[in-house]
Amino acid sequence: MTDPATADDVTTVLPPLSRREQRRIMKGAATMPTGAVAVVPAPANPAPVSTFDRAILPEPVPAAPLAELDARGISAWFGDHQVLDRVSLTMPAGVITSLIGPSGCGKSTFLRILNRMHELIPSASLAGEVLIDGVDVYDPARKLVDARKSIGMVFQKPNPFPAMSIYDNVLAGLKLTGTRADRDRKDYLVETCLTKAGLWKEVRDRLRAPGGGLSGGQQQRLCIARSLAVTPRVLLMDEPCSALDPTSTRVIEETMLELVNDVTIVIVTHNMQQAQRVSTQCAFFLASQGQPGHIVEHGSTEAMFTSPIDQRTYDYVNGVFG
Ligand SMILES: Nc1ncnc2c1ncn2[C@@H]1O[C@H](COP(=O)(O)OP(=O)(O)OP(=O)(O)O)[C@@H](O)[C@H]1O
Repeated sequence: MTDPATADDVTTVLPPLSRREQRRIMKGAATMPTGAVAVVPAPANPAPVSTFDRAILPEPVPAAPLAELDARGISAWFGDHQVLDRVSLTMPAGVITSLIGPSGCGKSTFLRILNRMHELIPSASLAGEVLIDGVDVYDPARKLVDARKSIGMVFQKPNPFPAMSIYDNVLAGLKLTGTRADRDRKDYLVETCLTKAGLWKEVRDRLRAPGGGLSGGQQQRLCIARSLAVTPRVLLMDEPCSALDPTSTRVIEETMLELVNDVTIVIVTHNMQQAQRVSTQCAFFLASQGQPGHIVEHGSTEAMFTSPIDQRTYDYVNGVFG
């Protein structure tokens, strides 16, 4: 599942931007720094024109409050093979946290534990706690579907339902979570979620076309829209751009930087430039010599890339090993 950045990846020529710079550029209030490839559109965003014929707009769905995710002492096993050892990490509300580290150190396993997908694997077990705003995600009294609803996930390979329409793909999560909505509400959700995922303008005239007919990058944004339809408080993204070209990657990154105002994001990435561009905080995972994975170091992305405390972090972020 590795996806190292390549020399011809246009994104590699971009210098890291501070979050304030990123936001200002996204809003068109600043320009890209010298030497950067300006791919962020600057014009003001006009309100999307709806293709739906409706006289009365439904009340906007209130955004779920931003949530902090807190993993405490997470250990994980597949059978008797331990793959994580007492990993603790706080993922603050409203920021993007990147999980970085070499292949096989347990990043994806950690991510799947955060929204209870690990337990779907028959041989899998775990120890520790995951709290969303202090509430235990693994509380036996809590329904599994509630955990998945509040902590959504986007996978490495875009996985829309290929024969299902774009419209129905966005709403697929509603059925799974037993959420009811009338026609106006559905229309509104489809438009809002596709807009947030940066896809509305490209698909608004073909909402009844199958999701499988979109490009890879569009499919990934459709999957993001599908995740957003159930108003998650946290969005987990497991190498969401590794199957995409640089342009689509950039669009997804822009989407993430917009979304983080509404939802806490945790991303697994092998692309160090991507981690620098999008995340505020980074955690470096490592599994040395057959040992289970653990966090060597975590902190602000800037500090992790410019002045890491641990030599292994320095070596990894500088490409000395991977
Ligand atoms: N379904 C599974 N059954 C058994 N072992 C598994 C399973 N999934 C992962 N593992 C093992 O768990 C360890 C951690 O894998 P994981 O995919 O979490 O690492 P990763 O850091 O995300 O790797 P990559 O960056 O390559 O995706 C590896 O040794 C892997 O072989």
